[in-house]
Amino acid sequence: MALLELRDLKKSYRAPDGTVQVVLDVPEFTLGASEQVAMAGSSGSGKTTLLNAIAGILTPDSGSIRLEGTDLAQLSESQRDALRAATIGYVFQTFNLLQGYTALENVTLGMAFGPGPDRAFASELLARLGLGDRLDYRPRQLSVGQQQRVALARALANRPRLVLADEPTGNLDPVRALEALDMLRELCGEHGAALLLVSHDRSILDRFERVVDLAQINRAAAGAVVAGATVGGNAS
Ligand SMILES: Nc1ncnc2c1ncn2[C@@H]1O[C@H](COP(=O)(O)OP(=O)(O)OP(=O)(O)O)[C@@H](O)[C@H]1O
Repeated sequence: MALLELRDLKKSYRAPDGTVQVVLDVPEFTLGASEQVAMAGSSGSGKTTLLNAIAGILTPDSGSIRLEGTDLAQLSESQRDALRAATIGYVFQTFNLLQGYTALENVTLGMAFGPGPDRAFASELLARLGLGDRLDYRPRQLSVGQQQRVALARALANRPRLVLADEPTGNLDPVRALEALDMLRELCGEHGAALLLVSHDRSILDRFERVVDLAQINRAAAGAVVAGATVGGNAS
């Protein structure tokens, strides 16, 4: 059984002028346990939309997303939240760190939704990422690269089986970007987590054995606009 299986996944948004833009129309995509895959796609091609749908943050219009065989559509919102906490670590494009909390607290707070706070493991992860002497620093007291590494530690804190990473190195200079990527891949490998990373940066994509071009698996790649059309439920 694949770790992640998408079938006939569709998502549209309603634009401010009322037209409907089909952003995702993905007949099939699968990811195996512990597999590391990069997904390429230009800006606006639907990468974040796809990751948010997989994470259960955004509800697709139709189709199925199976995580370890469980169809997210069959779950209530709270069940989806629980499954996400237990299964997925998410590195957001803009980090989403809590500014009022230290690096260590940013990592342990996320653990509250999983197996419970484990300061020792959180400290160990941060140390592995070169932040052992920055545990008590707040995000504003950290460089952008350090903030990014806190976000990586937070994504790994619950020992997820799937890490989703949205342009995780987009705010770093090329050298730091590759360093952070290598750390993320190494930690995922050690913890047996699969990695689905989206990027439009060729030097990042080239590090992966399997690179999937979103345009190749997405029939909506041309950004089909259905003038005046209405779509059920979730176009927003
Ligand atoms: N809530 C929304 N309402 C309407 N349109 C939206 C909404 N969210 C995203 N879109 C549109 O969907 C398309 C895909 O957006 P998405 O953020 O998934 O792209 P992306 O590939 O992650 O882009 P980037 O690489 O620039 O982050 C864009 O054209 C965007 O304008």
